[in-house]
Amino acid sequence: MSPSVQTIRWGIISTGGISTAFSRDLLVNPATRDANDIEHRITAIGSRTKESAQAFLDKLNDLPQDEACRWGVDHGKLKDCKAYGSYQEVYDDPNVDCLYIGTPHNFHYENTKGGLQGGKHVLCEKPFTFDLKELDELIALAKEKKRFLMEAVWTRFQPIAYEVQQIVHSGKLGKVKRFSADFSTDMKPDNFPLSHRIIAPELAGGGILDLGPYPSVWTMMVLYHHPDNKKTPPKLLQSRQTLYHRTNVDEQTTLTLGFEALNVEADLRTSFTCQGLAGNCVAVQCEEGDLIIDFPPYKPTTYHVVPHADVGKIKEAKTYHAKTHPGGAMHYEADEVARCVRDGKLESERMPWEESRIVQSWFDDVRRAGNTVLKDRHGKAG
Ligand SMILES: NC(=O)C1=CN([C@@H]2O[C@H](COP(=O)(O)OP(=O)(O)OC[C@H]3O[C@@H](n4cnc5c(N)ncnc54)[C@H](OP(=O)(O)O)[C@@H]3O)[C@@H](O)[C@H]2O)C=CC1
Ligand SMILES: O=C1OC[C@@H](O)[C@H](O)[C@H]1O
Repeated sequence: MSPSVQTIRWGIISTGGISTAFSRDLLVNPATRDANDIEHRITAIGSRTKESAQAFLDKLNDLPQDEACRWGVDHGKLKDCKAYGSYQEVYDDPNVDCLYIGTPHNFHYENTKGGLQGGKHVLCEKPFTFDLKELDELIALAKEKKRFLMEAVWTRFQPIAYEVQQIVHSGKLGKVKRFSADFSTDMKPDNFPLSHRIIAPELAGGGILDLGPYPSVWTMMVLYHHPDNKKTPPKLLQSRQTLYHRTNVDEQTTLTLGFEALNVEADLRTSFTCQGLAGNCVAVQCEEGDLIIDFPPYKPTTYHVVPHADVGKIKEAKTYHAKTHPGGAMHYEADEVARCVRDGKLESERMPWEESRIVQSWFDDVRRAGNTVLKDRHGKAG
């Protein structure tokens, strides 16, 4: 290993679905995506029970030979990994540099706080926190402890995100006129137990917090970062939520944001009972043509540039398949963390705190304007 390679020793907090996906991606050979300056190791797994942590670790050690993530097992990236029956032991482990937090939404604040207080850098799953007050407290703590902190909005780091931004921001489709982004997926929640994190109010369930980060990330990348917008936060013009009949969290949410500098309105939608359109989860409608992204918004691979008839220089519709690399695409955000830590940064320029704050404030405002069971709930900050 060359001395210029940055090694990050990860502690994984919780053993659920996304912790599994993220851990597998840490074990993919970074060279397969030309990330030759990065090494990821997993040195600790924390769970509410030791059995679950050990089972998680055993499963990683047993990854099938034909999967890209097997590389890490065979190359010692899991060597000496500890399985702990608590999260605190991971916060305290001196062999951990950075935590990955994959717990339900309501725990993000306390897990991130615990990690920062233990001197760890933290990558926390979306939505960063339950409300802005929690987030602001965590940002202050990261500054005080001089530790890196980032919301794990993995879509931002995928090659397609840079490609789409480049096309729209280059102006080759003309001015943006209208924008919509949707993450709707029929989860058939009536089959869930009431304790399921998507529908349980006590776990800060509901569509806006779970699915909302994805229409939001495309809005931020395409419109907020548009050169003509000059990073002006949009105004929330309206929002509406409908209730999921069993638990009164939001089943469907729609919101409209006004980007005054662009003279563009953005419509954002989420639903966990209605399937989103396969061929259209993000539509950027411009003067001379549209850029349409296929479902799913969290990891799309295909987009289309469709010119309007007889205007502009682009004459033919074209479909693009974005570059992909072996693994599940969560490794891009992990590489960002490693590079930021190497460079002594506390926040990422690609996923800065201020942008998490802007999106979190939409979620707060939408919740307060709605009528879900979480309407008047506050987070745990203060
Ligand atoms: N980036 C992405 O694409 C995705 C992100 N997510 C995000 O990841 C987070 C977790 O989602 P997901 O992995 O699907 O959730 P899971 O329910 O699969 O896992 C959550 C884990 O959190 C731990 N946990 C701690 N306290 C509780 C509790 N009271 N009830 C349930 N679990 C608890 C458990 O681990 P243990 O028992 O080991 O302590 C559990 O396995 C959420 O923030 C979600 O928004 C989810 C899916 C995709
Ligand atoms: O982040 C996510 O992306 C995929 C969804 O199915 C999941 O509920 C959500 O948490």
